Amino acid sequence: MRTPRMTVVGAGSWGTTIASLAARNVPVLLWAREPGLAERITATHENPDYLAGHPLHPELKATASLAAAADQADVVVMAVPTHAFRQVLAELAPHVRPWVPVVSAAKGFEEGTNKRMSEVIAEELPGHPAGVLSGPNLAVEVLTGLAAAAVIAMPDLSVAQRLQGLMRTRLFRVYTATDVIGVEVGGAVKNVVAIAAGMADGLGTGDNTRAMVICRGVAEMTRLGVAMGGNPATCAGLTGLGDAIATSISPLSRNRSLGMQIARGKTVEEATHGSHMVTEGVRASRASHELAEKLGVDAPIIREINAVVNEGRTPQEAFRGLLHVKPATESEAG
Ligand SMILES: NC(=O)C1=CN([C@@H]2O[C@H](COP(=O)(O)OP(=O)(O)OC[C@H]3O[C@@H](n4cnc5c(N)ncnc54)[C@H](OP(=O)(O)O)[C@@H]3O)[C@@H](O)[C@H]2O)C=CC1
Ligand SMILES: O=C(CO)COP(=O)(O)O
Repeated sequence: MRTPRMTVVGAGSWGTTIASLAARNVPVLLWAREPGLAERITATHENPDYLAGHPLHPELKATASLAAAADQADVVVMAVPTHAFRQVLAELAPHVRPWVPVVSAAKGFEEGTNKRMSEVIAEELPGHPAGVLSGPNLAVEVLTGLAAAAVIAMPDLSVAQRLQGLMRTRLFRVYTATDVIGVEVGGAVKNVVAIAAGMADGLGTGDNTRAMVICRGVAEMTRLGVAMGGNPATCAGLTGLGDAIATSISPLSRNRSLGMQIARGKTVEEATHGSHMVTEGVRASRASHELAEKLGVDAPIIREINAVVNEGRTPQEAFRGLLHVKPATESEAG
């Protein structure tokens, strides 16, 4: 049997990192939107736009042709942000061979529909196994070889096990799971939690506050995940609590950084202006809030963060709003 080939779609920080890592195991083709960037990656083994100064695997090749990227793929990993996910997938779809698994590496819901990315995959590529790769995986840390772990969740465990072998390296441990919903909800909501934690840091609160924000944020994530059909244990693992911790404490996190800047008086537009990088938590707060409302899930942190980033509430007002949470037992509290 020939070695399976992987295609990674999206040459931002995370797509480039996954592609470089997997290139140790199998032939990988990385799709970049800009032909110039694709040529640079293939020729110089570096992505100057997103990961300057970090050498990539010498065997990694890139292309700007979606047809070429999809044509030979035995697995497709989608690493474009949620706002571009469906459109890129629709363009890719005619070129993907039947039954090839498609894995989302994005963290968020689709704007407008609030669908999970694996649902978008199922709609655009019906019949293909659709799943998700997620975890506490700040791209630069993973690329530079600092030990990390992720979860690949597919509805069929045997497919997840096959993909696990393509992605894992000595320092990047990949676990398998079948709870696609729980993993996807965790990846989206942790971005909202990270904005909240950054906001708390920016307001000058302490480590106790940060721990409270993370734990209560994960409680909201868990309630929402369960209401959507996920397993509560998933939210306590790498892709829920684990990622909420990494993103809420790391200076590398764009979501945490956004929260800090808002707390220091910037608007979302001012805080993100000039950055070509994606901050998924802005869209994820609106979607998570709408999903929580629709499903009758108590989610005060998500509600307040959405009010700040999408509706003009100030961080101080949001903080005061959270002080009015009703007394309750820890397991039922908002
Ligand atoms: N960075 C990280 O540490 C991690 C990120 N993630 C998730 O991965 C996803 C991608 O994030 P990340 O790689 O960090 O993002 P970056 O901001 O680093 O890069 C964004 C990528 O998406 C491409 N892109 C943006 N808009 C479009 C569009 N309309 N059509 C086609 N391509 C587009 C960009 O192409 P171009 O350069 O041409 O604009 C670029 O390749 C997000 O959902 C994120 O939450 C998950 C784990 C870790
Ligand atoms: O998802 C991530 C780490 O797991 C990246 O987080 P940011 O998008 O906040 O940088």
